[in-house]
Amino acid sequence: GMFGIFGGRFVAETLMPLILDLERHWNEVKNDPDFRAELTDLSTHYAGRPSKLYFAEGLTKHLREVSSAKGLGGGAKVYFKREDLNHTGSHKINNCLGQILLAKRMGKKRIIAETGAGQHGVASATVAARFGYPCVVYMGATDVARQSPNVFRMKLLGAEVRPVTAGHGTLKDAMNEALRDWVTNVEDTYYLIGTAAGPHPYPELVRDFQSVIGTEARAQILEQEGRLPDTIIAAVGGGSNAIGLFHPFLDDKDVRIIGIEAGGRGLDGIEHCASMNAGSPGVLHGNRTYLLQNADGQIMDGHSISAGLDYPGVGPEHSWLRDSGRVEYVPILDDEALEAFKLTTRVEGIIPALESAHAIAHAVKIVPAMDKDQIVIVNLSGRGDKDVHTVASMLGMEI
Ligand SMILES: Cc1ncc(COP(=O)(O)O)c(/C=N/[C@@H](Cc2c[nH]c3ccccc23)C(=O)O)c1O
Repeated sequence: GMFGIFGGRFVAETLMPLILDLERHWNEVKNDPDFRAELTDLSTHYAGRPSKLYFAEGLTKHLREVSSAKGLGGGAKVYFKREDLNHTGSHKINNCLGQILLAKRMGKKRIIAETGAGQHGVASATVAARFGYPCVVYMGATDVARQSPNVFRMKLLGAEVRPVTAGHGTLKDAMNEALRDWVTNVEDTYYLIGTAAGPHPYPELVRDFQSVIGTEARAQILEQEGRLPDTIIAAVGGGSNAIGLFHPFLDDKDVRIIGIEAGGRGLDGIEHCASMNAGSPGVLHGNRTYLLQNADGQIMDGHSISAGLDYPGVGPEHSWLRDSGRVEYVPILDDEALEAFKLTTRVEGIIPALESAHAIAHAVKIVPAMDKDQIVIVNLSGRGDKDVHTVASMLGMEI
């Protein structure tokens, strides 16, 4: 499974039989009508699909005012793809439903996962509860502190949350621990990876499960506007919500596709997670991809205000799309995301996840210079309930 020079399967020998077993089952199910029917049924009646394509009238009006204030007289129509309204509050459920059915088919007895924002952890704990599996979620200690509402949800759902204190205590460290657990429990354990990264076939199967986002959005915009969007935008942590929205549009050459990286406190320092803007190709977590490494090849910790983007790597398909030029990847700073978080809450009555706020922040930047009849779709990948404490303390608000 290669995406140009990216992707592949760089794993310890002990993991190979497991990965090959996963690949065999994945190749079986991906064209199995019964598997697809069961997944579609759960996506519909359990996760609540299709998610709405909502015309963000408040934000559109606001950006038109900004545009006229600049004497531009423009401002495109902004649509939100409402993955925040899925069961558990983000796009993560799409991937978890697909993978739990795979785990069941493989006869596994135990689920493990990694998480940073806690959204994938909650979605994993949710499908584990629904299908009766014990579930262990590895979560960096830093993220346990900043996404506490999700930690409670995971525990309520019956999952064991294992704080990871190694390194920076964020996603990279959590993923390292999950992989270690997997290697020591090869027989009974299914590793439910949370993004479109990792050794082949994970990037492909996660992209497959998430591409329902773009497939729906493409049909919905044609139905609601009678034509394709001019631009589609999504935040990129490991890259699953973004590749899910982008993949069905890749052959629509007139659709501009923009992935947003965590610019953190700026790319001139090391406090960011802009792997494709400021990184270089290397191997991490079983795949070759763009990542942040120092001169000695040590993987950097990185930084982002949002736990779900706080990862110094990226899924290999995005690395390939970057180098092919089909997708533009631009950084958005912590502060820009925070402003978009506040603006969206105020003008739309929607509290977005800080990760999603990065994508909205880029729309805020480019929409005023666009024409009124142009169309932009932003992936609202998740809701911001998990972030309210963090944002409140940053804004000096009393709870
Ligand atoms: C609401 C929301 N939007 C966007 C993202 C960005 O992730 P992606 O680019 O895959 O769409 C996340 C990440 N949430 C996961 C992120 C994650 C899980 N495992 C990972 C491995 C590597 C990188 C990121 C993750 C979490 O639970 O922390 C999220 O919770």
